[in-house]
Amino acid sequence: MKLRELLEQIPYQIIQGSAETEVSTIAYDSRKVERGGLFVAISGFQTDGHKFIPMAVEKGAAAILAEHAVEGVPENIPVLVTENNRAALAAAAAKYYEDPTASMQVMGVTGTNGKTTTTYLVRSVLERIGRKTGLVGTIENRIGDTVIPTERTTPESLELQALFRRMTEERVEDVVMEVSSHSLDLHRVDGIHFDVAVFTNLTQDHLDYHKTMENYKKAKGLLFARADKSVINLDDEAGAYMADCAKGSVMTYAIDHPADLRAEDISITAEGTAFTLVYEGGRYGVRLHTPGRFSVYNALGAIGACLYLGAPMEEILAGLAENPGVSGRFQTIRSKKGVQAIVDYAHTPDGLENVLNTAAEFVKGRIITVFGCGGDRDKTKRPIMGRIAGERSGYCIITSDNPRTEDPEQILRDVEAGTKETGCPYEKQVDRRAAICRAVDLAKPGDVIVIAGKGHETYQIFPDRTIHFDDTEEIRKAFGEDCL
Ligand SMILES: CC(=O)N[C@H]1[C@@H](OP(=O)(O)OP(=O)(O)OC[C@H]2O[C@@H](n3ccc(=O)[nH]c3=O)[C@H](O)[C@@H]2O)O[C@H](CO)[C@@H](O)[C@@H]1O[C@H](C)C(=O)N[C@@H](C)C(=O)N[C@H](CCC(=O)O)C(=O)O
Ligand SMILES: Nc1ncnc2c1ncn2[C@@H]1O[C@H](COP(=O)(O)OP(=O)(O)OP(=O)(O)O)[C@@H](O)[C@H]1O
Ligand SMILES: N[C@H](CCC[C@H](N)C(=O)O)C(=O)O
Ligand SMILES: [Mg+2]
Repeated sequence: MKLRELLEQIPYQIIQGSAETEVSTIAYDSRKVERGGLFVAISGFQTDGHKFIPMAVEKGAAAILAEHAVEGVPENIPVLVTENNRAALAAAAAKYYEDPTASMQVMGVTGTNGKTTTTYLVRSVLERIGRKTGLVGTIENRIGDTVIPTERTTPESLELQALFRRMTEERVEDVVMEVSSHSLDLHRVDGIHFDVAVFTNLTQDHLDYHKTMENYKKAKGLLFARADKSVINLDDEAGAYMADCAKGSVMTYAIDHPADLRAEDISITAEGTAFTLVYEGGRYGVRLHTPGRFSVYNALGAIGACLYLGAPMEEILAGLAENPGVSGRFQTIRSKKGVQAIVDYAHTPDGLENVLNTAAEFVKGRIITVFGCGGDRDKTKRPIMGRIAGERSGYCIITSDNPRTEDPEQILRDVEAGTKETGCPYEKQVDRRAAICRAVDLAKPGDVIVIAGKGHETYQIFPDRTIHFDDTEEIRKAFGEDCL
């Protein structure tokens, strides 16, 4: 394809050469440049892609897209400049892969918590009505039943568009995807036509990246400014802002405020949740396999999205009732002696609060919470999560999450600062496996062990290595023969 065609949607300046040059592939990482390809140099947080232009040239790049004039590029290789190469990459990738999202219905979910869960709920309904569905998210990407492993919640634009292209080739009709705030801020999703956008909630996370909650909120708002239709949680303080950002029609949902979709008569048990949905004068019974008020919110958002995507109400309700729950989201493992363990991905203050409040609704004995915080992520959430756990547990075991490049013991101390204030008895155990075993030793019949933070993850990242680690495997091993 000609450079001119690839960059049709983006203003650029030609520094040398011609935009009529043909390029065969696109790469934003010099190590992946192919002969005849376009190298897009991105000024990053860790390093500057412009430094790798010589490497790209050496590997046979046919053209360079830069963010400022660069010297030393051989004359026969065109150099073009745009103001923002992440945005340019997204536009070029969409063009290169023939704009795949234009021919599918795309639903994007954003919010601090509940994105993964909402996508799986919507997918259950769409598959039930026979629509071939693509999924993009934290746990995995999927095309129908084919699983494609992923490293990130929302991949870079080039990988996303390639995935969408594969989806159109495999006749996917609808895509459900998580849209992280990073991806909105970093233009990863710029080339996507969103038919429906869902807002779950906005609470503290990712302040290492966004610095302020205001910036974080603005990043999320970008999705609604782009989508044709928006489904918005009005019980969340930021809901009104997202509705103001919305470009197209808005369907609202809430429990505590007037809204288009409302939940009443909520009943929560250890096995699940039931409520009455009130919508356009009708009342419908909804049943879910996950317990908790937060599950009601996720269901309301999913129902709104499904209605906008054209699913009939009875199929939506049947699809939600059928969904077995998502791996590592309030996943229950029981022991014969009557201890219930809950493996959950709560890794934010709000997520942890919701999960512990839900467990409190049915626990007969005490709650023993095993949790920690990830390294190289928002440090300010650590003592807050420590306090939330202390206030809601009978006993806390503070342990490692993914330490990444940080000192694990220091992360535990950061969390401890919050737990200590609450007066809740606690201990620190840096080894997560030992922490889970300790919780099982302490637990008596009727107790609930909440193991929070890693959910579906099957690894643990240390400064010097990544090991296999799976909370559900560990709790089963710790229960041993006692495991049901
Ligand atoms: C903070 C963040 O999102 N950073 C992303 C950003 O990295 P960066 O700007 O630091 O990149 P860099 O390392 O400085 O490199 C700059 C450029 O030089 C290039 N390069 C680099 C080395 C080389 O030899 N040659 C070369 O060309 C790189 O490919 C890049 O294009 O651009 C990179 C290229 O797309 C991303 O890989 C990287 O994601 C990193 C790995 C990351 O961890 N992101 C996380 C925080 C993230 O995005 N998380 C959200 C989850 C949130 C949630 O679920 O709530 C997500 O959507 O997954
Ligand atoms: N609507 C909600 N409100 C608050 N907490 C929630 C909600 N839904 C789920 N949670 C909590 O957040 C955790 C993560 O849920 P989920 O994976 O669906 O969120 P996510 O937004 O995809 O997270 P991530 O940003 O890591 O991808 C759950 O394990 C649960 O503890
Ligand atoms: N999407 C989140 C996931 C955090 C999961 C937790 N286990 C951790 O490693 O901090 C993030 O990347 O911040
Ligand atoms: Mg997710």
